[in-house]
Order: sequence, then structure tokens, then C-alpha cells
Amino acid sequence: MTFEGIDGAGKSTHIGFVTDFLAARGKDVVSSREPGGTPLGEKLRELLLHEKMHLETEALLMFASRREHIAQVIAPNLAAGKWVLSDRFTDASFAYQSGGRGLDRAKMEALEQWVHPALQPDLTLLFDVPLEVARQRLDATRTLDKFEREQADFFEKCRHEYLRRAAQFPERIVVIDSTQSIEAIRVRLAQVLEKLL
Ligand SMILES: Nc1ncnc2c1ncn2[C@@H]1O[C@H](COP(=O)(O)OP(=O)(O)OP(=O)(O)O)[C@@H](O)[C@H]1O
Ligand SMILES: Cc1cn([C@H]2C[C@H](O)[C@@H](COP(=O)(O)O)O2)c(=O)[nH]c1=O
Repeated sequence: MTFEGIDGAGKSTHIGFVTDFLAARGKDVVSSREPGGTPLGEKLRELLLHEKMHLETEALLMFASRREHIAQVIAPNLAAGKWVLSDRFTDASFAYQSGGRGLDRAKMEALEQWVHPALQPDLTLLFDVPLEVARQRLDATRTLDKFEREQADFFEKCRHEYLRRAAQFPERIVVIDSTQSIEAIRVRLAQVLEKLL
């Protein structure tokens, strides 16, 4: 299962709730994140979030981190019957590197085919908010990284690509209205998760 949305949409806030919800129903849950999730992936994350680089370098490093994450965390845990929750996965590459930065979608599809041809999340929760809301939430909480310092136009394009993918893959991607209160979102998440169990 994956959690997606533009920066500040609120996805990380809900991973703990989903973990507890599944654990209470007897599921063995592992939660992780991208870029990162492995020792090498966390080093790549540091570079990706703080160094300027060519767009294609950025896309390739996202997929390098992902390849390692699949090999070390996702595949073995799924094989052991566990539920893997990932804070971002390939939808984020489409949203940020293709939607936001403009990398040819065909190149992204080629990377996806290479790195995980037969693997897709069972469920993707897309936390959707207008970017002014996301911005306010971010500004209130933290020192911004390279992506979070991008302009409004960048996030408009990322959000647009996320929503385009949600329309393309309605059986996998559930859009959560993340302008609601945290409590209301939890009620909605519980409904979505009950259907999956
Ligand atoms: N529904 C909500 N209502 C009000 N505040 C919220 C809501 N959801 C999250 N927040 C707050 O917004 C801030 C950002 O949330 P969070 O870190 O979960 O976002 P995120 O989408 O994971 O961001 P990033 O991708 O940059 O890590 C936090 O301070 C969080 O408490
Ligand atoms: C996986 C992935 C992530 N990003 C970007 C999106 C965020 O701005 C950062 C880090 O994620 P976090 O949720 O804020 O911790 O990385 C990206 O551009 N492309 C990707 O594939």
C-alpha cells in the first residue's frame, strides 16, 4: 500500500493510523518510505532532497533508491506475508519528475518497466489538497527541502499529474479529500481499508 500527495498534503500524518488499524486486525505491517527505506536509499535521499542535479539524474536516482527498496524491504516482506506501507512510490516519480519537472512520461514508463515490471501497490491513498492548503501546513512546521521550496506552478503540475493517474487507475488509487479534519479523514480511511480486508 502506498501513500501519495503533494508536499504538505498530510499523507505522513496518516501512516501511523493505518498501521495501527491493520495491526489491530492481526496484520503484520512494515512501514517505509521513498526515497529512502534502506541505508543506501537514505543516502540517496539526502542527495535528492538537498543537491541540485539534472532532471534525468534525479529520476534515475529515485529509481535507484526504489530498486534497492524493492530488493531489501518490499519484496522480502511481501514474500513473508507482511503488509508493506510505503510513504511514496512510483506515482511520486510520475507526479514530480514528469508532471512537475516535465520529464517525458515515456522515459518514466520505461524506468517503471525496468525496475518493477510486475509489481504495483494493491492500494494507493492519494491525499489531495489545493496547494495553498499544503503550503500553509508546510510553512507552519519545518525547514523546507529542495522540492518543498519549489514554486506554486510546480505543485499545480504535480497535483494535476497525481489526479490524472488517479483517473487512469481508479481500481488502485483512492483519492482522499485531505482538506477535511484529521478525524474525518480517519473515518474515510477506515471505510477504504475495511473494503480491502
Ligand atoms: N487534515 C489535516 N488538517 C490539518 N492539519 C493537518 C492535516 N493533515 C496534516 N496536517 C498537518 O500538516 C502538516 C504536514 O503534514 P504531513 O507531514 O503529514 O504532510 P506530508 O504530506 O506527509 O508532507 P511531506 O510529503 O512534505 O512529508 C503537519 O503539521 C500535520 O500535522
Ligand atoms: C519518491 C519520490 C519522491 N519525490 C519527492 C517528493 C518529496 O518532495 C520528496 C520526499 O518525500 P517526502 O514525502 O516529503 O518525505 O521527494 C520525487 O520527486 N520523486 C519520487 O519518486
